[in-house]
Amino acid sequence: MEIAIIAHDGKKAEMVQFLNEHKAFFHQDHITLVSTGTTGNKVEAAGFKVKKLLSGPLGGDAQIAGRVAEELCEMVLFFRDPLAKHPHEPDVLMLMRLCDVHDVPLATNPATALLLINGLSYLK
Ligand SMILES: O=C(CO)COP(=O)(O)O
Repeated sequence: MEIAIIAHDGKKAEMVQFLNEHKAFFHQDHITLVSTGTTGNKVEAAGFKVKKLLSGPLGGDAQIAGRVAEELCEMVLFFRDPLAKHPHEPDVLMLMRLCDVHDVPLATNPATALLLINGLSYLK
């Protein structure tokens, strides 16, 4: 199962903390992580294997949106910073819209992400 990991700059530390707190889940063989560029660098530095795409402002969100549309990516964890402005906001909206179009679970904060990964563990 491919899970996209994305975090705005103000939320990258929270994302790494979330991954570390749930290592047992994210290190499972059937879980593949894909990420926007800068988030991916942090995730990799924390010891996770991740496929890194472009940085968000350079098209990384759009690439992940494409993977959602092609049904390659089955879950998106996107910790957004609601207090900052982002030049690539249209790409962010496109990604969230395509999650809704394709009924792909999308968590935009750690509390929801926790419910999603617990839900998956429960379904297994
Ligand atoms: O901007 C982002 C999400 O919109 C994240 O991109 P980076 O991981 O490259 O910082």
